[in-house]
Amino acid sequence: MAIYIALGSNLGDKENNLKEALRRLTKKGITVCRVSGFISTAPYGVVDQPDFLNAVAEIETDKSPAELLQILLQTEREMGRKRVRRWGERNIDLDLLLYDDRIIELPELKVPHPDMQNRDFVLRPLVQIAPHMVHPVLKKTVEQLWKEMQDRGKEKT
Ligand SMILES: Nc1ncnc2c1ncn2[C@@H]1O[C@H](COP(=O)(O)OP(=O)(O)OP(=O)(O)O)[C@@H](O)[C@H]1O
Ligand SMILES: Nc1nc2c(c(=O)[nH]1)N=C(CO)CN2
Repeated sequence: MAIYIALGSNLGDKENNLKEALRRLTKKGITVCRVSGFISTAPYGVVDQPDFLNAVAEIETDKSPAELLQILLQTEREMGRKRVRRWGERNIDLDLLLYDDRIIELPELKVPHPDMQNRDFVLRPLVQIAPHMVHPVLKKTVEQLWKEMQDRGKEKT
C-alpha cells in the first residue's frame, strides 16, 4: 500500500513551487518515493484563473493521516500560501489523496480526497505512478477511475 499527495500551483514560478514543496516535505522527514510528471492542466471549479501545474507524489511516513495533513498545511503556510478565493489561484496546494486503504471522515480531514475521482488534474498524474492502487471506498483501481472519467467526458461531447 502507499500514500499519495497531490500538488498544484497556478501562481508565481509554478514548477519551482512544486519542487520547493517536495524539498520542504523531505526536510520534515517525509520520504518522497516517486513523483509523477509535472503536467499543465486547465483550471477545475473556478475557470477564470491561470492554468495549473499539477503533480502527484508517492510518499512514505510513520506519521498518522492527521499528522500528515498538519505537515501539508504547515508547508503551505511556510510557502506563504496565498489563496485568493476557494478553488482559486494559489501558489501552492497540497492535498492528501490516499493513505493506504484508510477511510477517514472528519470535518478537517477526508481520505480518500472526496472529489479525486472527478479531477483530471489528479487522476492524470496519479495514473502515471499508481494505476493499480485501489480506491478503498469506490473499490476501483486508479486506472479504472481514470478510464471512467474519460468516458464521462466523451459522453458530454
Ligand atoms: N484530504 C485532504 N487533503 C487536504 N486538505 C483536506 C483534506 N480533507 C480535508 N481537508 C481540509 O480542507 C481544508 C481546505 O483546503 P483548501 O483550502 O486547500 O481547499 P481547496 O484546495 O481550495 O479545495 P479542495 O479541498 O476541494 O481541493 C484544509 O484546511 C483541510 O483541513
Ligand atoms: N487544474 C486544476 N484545477 C484546480 C486545482 C488544481 O490543482 N488544478 N485545485 C483546485 C483547488 O482544490 C481547484 N482547481
